[in-house]
Amino acid sequence: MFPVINPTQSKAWQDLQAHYNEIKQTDIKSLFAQDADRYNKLHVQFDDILFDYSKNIVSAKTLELLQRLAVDSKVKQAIDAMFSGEKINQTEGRSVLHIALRNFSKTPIKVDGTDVMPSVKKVLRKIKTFTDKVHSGELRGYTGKRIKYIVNIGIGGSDLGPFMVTEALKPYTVDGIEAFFVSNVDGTHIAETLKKVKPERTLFLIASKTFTTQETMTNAHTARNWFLKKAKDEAHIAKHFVALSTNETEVVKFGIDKKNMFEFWDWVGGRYSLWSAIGLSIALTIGYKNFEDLLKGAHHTDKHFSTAPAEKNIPVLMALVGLWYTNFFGSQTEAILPYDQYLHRFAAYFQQGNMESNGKYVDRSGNPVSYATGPVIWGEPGTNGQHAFYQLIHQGTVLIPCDFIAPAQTHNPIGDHHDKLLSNFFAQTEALMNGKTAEEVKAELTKQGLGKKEIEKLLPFKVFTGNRPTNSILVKKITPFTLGQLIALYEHKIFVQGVIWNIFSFDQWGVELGKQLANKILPELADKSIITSHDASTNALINAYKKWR
Ligand SMILES: O=P(O)(O)OC[C@H]1O[C@@](O)(CO)[C@@H](O)[C@@H]1O
Repeated sequence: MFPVINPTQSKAWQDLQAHYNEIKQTDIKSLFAQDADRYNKLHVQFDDILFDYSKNIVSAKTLELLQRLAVDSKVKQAIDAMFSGEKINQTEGRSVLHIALRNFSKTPIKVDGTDVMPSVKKVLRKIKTFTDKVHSGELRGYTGKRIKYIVNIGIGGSDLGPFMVTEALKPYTVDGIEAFFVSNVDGTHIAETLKKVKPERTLFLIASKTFTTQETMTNAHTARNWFLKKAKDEAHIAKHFVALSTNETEVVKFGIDKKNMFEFWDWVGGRYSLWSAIGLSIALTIGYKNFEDLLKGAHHTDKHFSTAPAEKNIPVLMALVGLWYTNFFGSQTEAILPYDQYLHRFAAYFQQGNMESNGKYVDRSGNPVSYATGPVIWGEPGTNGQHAFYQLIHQGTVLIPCDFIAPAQTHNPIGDHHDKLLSNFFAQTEALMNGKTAEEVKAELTKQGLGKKEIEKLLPFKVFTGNRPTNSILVKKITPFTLGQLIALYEHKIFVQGVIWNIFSFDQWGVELGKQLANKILPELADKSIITSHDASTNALINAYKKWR
């Protein structure tokens, strides 16, 4: 049974509060000085992924108390509940089974007594067959030309995952295939995309779990009209539009034949759906075998997560260390900093994954929480971030725990680029930990020949406090398999934090109000009338828009 426990009532939480007062001024570098074996104790090697959490403000006692919090919060029981298909998404009455989408074990996974694996495998076979036929040229456009352009039309979980993955695995793109992702209802997005593709060679994937999302359906109809303007005959739609959805009724209503629908199920959360039919754009872009390797990597992490002992369980450690800063140091954001240009959408993906899961202020009993929950997730690839926001990370007044991620091997070995990239990757976490003392600054400025007065003036601005915590994740190479592993590590970190925060991580009621109000305002924009139905600001803004447009 999924536990319902207020974390602040656990003794571990109270002990952590006391421990925080002891350790909050401790220097990470002093922890290294006290224990030559610190790194060895505080890293986990997970095949080709090295997770180093030693540059954190944690002692052995901290970790013992955090692990005790996980036990008090019955994290293990919660993991078992999710994996067994229990309906842990209680406000929507659904199981949470993205792990079933990548379940390569022989273990059945049941929802309402029915093993879902035969249906999952049937859709995977359909994805493989379809993908292979598009790539072989067996499936062609209405003029007989091969499909070259894949346009995924979706938003949120129906966009961010496939886009992030196809960018991250760009080196694996199949010859002759170009993928595009349209998500925003801003006409610019689809207009700029349609300039780059030819109707007779384009396959549109209408990706929407509900098949009712305003942005996606608007873009889908625009794409359909654009296509028919050239193709004329509606019969050609069947060769150029497929649907990825749980909602067959709405798919058929749109005019896509249900044989061109790749289904998934309500126990797949949108932000956890890239492993499902939503991943068709991934398979079409990098090939089915690579898509399957992505799934296998995630499955490998699922096994690690459900079997590794807590002190060697990476998602549990990521979750506990993150929670330590959120709930005891008061940090409010977390930065994900991939030193890999192909991973440029990785942080954006987990903005939805993390913030839509744990951005909750009500606990599982329906009461407002008395503690912090989900952090703001942000980040950009290194080294670009160093020239944008690292000033604040190094010398700002807010604590920002950072995850630094880098591949040891690049897909583009040019000159000394990769060594330079990685030297920055290593240097930044070292600098954030060690900082630079006044004595070191003085020595440096003296060596540069500055006089005593000048040094005194500059000194305060050039000191780095250091002691700014980071995790380092070094991946041997970003491949479909290791990317699958990495994504799943973060998914399960989010799950563990939601369990301990005693919140429901798999619904997203917070996205509804804005949509409801937008649907009320939309008809008010249809004519030239002056609007007075809102507050003065909203009325004024709407009326200014109507005057200017
Ligand atoms: O896949 P769909 O049903 O079109 O939903 C798209 C996105 O919209 C949401 O904001 C829910 O409304 C995200 O949770 C979801 O991923």
